[in-house]
This record gives sequence, structure tokens and C-alpha cells, in this order.
Amino acid sequence: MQEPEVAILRMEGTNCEEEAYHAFQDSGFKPTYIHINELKNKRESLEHFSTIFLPGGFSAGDYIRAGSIFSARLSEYSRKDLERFVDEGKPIIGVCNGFQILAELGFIPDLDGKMERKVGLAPNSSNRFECRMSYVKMTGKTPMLKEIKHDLPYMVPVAHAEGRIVTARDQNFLEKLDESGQIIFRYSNPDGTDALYPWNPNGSEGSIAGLSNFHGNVIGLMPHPERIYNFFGKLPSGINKDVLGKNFFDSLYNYILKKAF
Ligand SMILES: NC(=O)CC[C@H](N)C(=O)O
Repeated sequence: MQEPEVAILRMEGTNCEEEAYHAFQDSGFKPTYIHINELKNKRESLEHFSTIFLPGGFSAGDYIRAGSIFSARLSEYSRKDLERFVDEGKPIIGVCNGFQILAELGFIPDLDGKMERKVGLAPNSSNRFECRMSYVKMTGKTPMLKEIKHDLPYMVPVAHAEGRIVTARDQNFLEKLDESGQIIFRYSNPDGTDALYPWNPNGSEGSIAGLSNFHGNVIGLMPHPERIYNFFGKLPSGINKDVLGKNFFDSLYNYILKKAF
């Protein structure tokens, strides 16, 4: 069977593409780096990929807001292709800076399938860059992460300055997201209880760590599952915790096989 192809998008300032490349390869994907200028110059297109991944980093130096310039350029060169990708139910995953880009694009979380910007990633409440291990619990219902158990604390690294999720002022917006299973991950204390700082590293409303679009095929999360299980970020030996790492990418692979994109 041909390996599913994943496009790992990057531009100046992206810095987690290599960990992502190895993470996808370890789970059976064929990864390809695509620089934003290749989309601009039409030297690459997205339609033959089964998955798009937006890695972490400091794209465009986080100028204006983290992710805003990468998102504006993606919108200019490839918005139609990206929207078609979403409509076909293909996975688009954004980790950390990638989540910030997807939120700026209005792809997460669309409510009832309408793409509009209702979520922002603001500076951490601590007003500093937070970089450490954290714990997340799966609380949503995306069909792409079936191998991730609900309500179990998974250890996973975080490293960001603008990870505090803020939402539209409409009063029951978070309740609607919760009802439709779009709050994919929440930060947790190591014992699985609801997290306060430092286990919620940024002060996000509802300790939200990751969101999806209405149909669950576009996911953004601040934690870095691509960093935890390969030679970039091996866990200290003897840790016998559940980690969010290869299981995250294996789940995506199994979803792709079932959908046969
Ligand atoms: N690790 C990352 O992707 C960091 C994202 C962004 N540069 C921030 O600091 O919030």
C-alpha cells in the first residue's frame, strides 16, 4: 500500500519541522517539506497530499501576532486549496505556531461549519515564554484520535509565549464548542484533575489546550506531541507515564487508512 503523503508547511522562523518529519515517518507517512514560497510560485500544490501539518516555531519572527503573517500569506496563495482540503474531510493539524496559524485563518473552530475567526491565542498570563512538560486530557470527539483515551492525563511538552486561548464574547461560545466535542484537549494536573498554573501554562479559558473544527478533521493544539518520543526529546528514563506522542501520529495514520484519502 502506498504511504499516505503529508505536506509539512514551513517558512522563515518555523523550527519544529524536523521533529514532525520524523514523527510522521515513524508512523508510516511519507513526509514532504513545502516552503510557503513554493506555494506562492506554484512550484508545489497541496491536492495530492492526504494530510497537511503546520509545525511549531516563530514564523516571521512572531511579528504582529504569532502565526498572523504565515496565515495571511497562506490565505493569499492557497486559501481555496486549503478550504477544499477541509471540505474533503482531510486532516489539517497545527501544533503551537501551527495552531496560531489555523486560528488566524478562521479554520478552528468553525461553528456549524462556518469559518470565522472566533478564537485568538493571546500572550500567556505569566507574560513569559513557558517551556516544560505538561499534561493534557482528551475531552473532544474528533474521529482522528481514536487511539487516545478520554480523560487520562498524557504527558507532553509545551513551549510558547502566546498560548492563552481567548474566545469571542458571545456568551455560550465555549458551551457550544464543548457540546459539539470541539474542545479536543484540556490541560490537566498530573493526577488528572483540572489544571491551574503551572500545569495550565498559559491561563487559557477552561484550560483549553487544543480545539478542532466542527467536523473534527482540523485540529490545533499548543502542546508538541512530535517532540516527545524520538531522538529530539526522549523522555527521562524510568518515566512510566502515558505520553502524547507516537499514539497521536499512529491515530492520524489509522484515520487516513480508514478514509482511504
Ligand atoms: N513552539 C512554538 O511553536 C511557539 C509558538 C509561538 N512562537 C509562541 O511563542 O507562542
